[in-house]
Amino acid sequence: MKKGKKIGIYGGTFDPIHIGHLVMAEQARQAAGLEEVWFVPAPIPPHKQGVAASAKDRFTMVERAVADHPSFRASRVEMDRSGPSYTVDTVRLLCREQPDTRFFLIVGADMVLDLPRWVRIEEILASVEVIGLMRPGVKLDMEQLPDHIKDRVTWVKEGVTVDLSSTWIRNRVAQGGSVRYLVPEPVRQYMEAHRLYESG
Ligand SMILES: Nc1ncnc2c1ncn2[C@@H]1O[C@H](COP(=O)(O)OP(=O)(O)OP(=O)(O)O)[C@@H](O)[C@H]1O
Ligand SMILES: O=C(O)c1ccc[n+]([C@@H]2O[C@H](COP(=O)([O-])O)[C@@H](O)[C@H]2O)c1
Repeated sequence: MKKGKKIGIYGGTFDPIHIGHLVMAEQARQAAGLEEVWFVPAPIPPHKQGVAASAKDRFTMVERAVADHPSFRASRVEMDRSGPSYTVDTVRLLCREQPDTRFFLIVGADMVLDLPRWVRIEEILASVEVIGLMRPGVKLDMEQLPDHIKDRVTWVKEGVTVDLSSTWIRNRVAQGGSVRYLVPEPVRQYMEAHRLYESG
C-alpha cells in the first residue's frame, strides 16, 4: 500500500458545475480522508453526445466554484489534450508524475455502472481506487458489475444525496428560471454575465 498523499480525482463535464458535485465531493473527501480533491473538467467527455458550454467556460466555472475550499482544486490535466478525454490517459499521467500518491477516482453512481465500458478500465483500476457516490434515481443493481470492478469501489453511504443534474440547471436557465443557490454564486454570476444556457 502506498504511503503518500491521498488525492481524489473528480472528473466531469461540469456543464455547469452544481451543488450536487460539491456536496458529494466534500462527503467523499471526508469519508476517505483525502487531503485534496482535484476537479478535472473534460473538454470532450467520451460518452456524451455534446456539450453546451465551451471547455474554457466550464473550466472557469469549476475554478470559481472551488476557490473558497482549501482542499479543492481545478485541474487542467485534460484541458490541453486533443481527442476524447479518456480517464486512462489522465490516470497514467498523474501516476507517472506522482508515483507515491494514492489516487482515488470519485464517480457518481450512474457512471460507476458505466465503468465496464470505459477505455482500458483494467489499467485504471490497477492504478487507482474508486469512491462511488450515491445518486437519487440511480438504482444500484450490483449484479450489473463484474466482481473485479465491484471490489475496487468504496461507496460513500453517510450524509445526504442531492437530486440535481447539470441538465436540470441548463433547462431551468433556458426557461428563464432562477438557479440561485443551486450553483455557487460566483458560477451563477459567470453564467449570467456570459449568457450561458439562455435560450435564443
Ligand atoms: N447530484 C449528483 N449526485 C451524485 N453524483 C453526481 C451528481 N451530479 C453529478 N454527479 C457525478 O459527477 C460526475 C460528473 O457529472 P457531470 O458533470 O456529467 O454532471 P451531471 O449532472 O451528471 O450532468 P448532465 O446532466 O449534463 O449529464 C459523474 O461521475 C456524475 O455521476
Ligand atoms: O475513459 C473513459 O472511457 C470514460 C468514459 C465515460 C466517462 N469518463 C469520465 O467520467 C467522468 C464523468 O463523465 P460525465 O460524462 O458524466 O461527465 C469524466 O471525467 C469522463 O471523462 C471516462
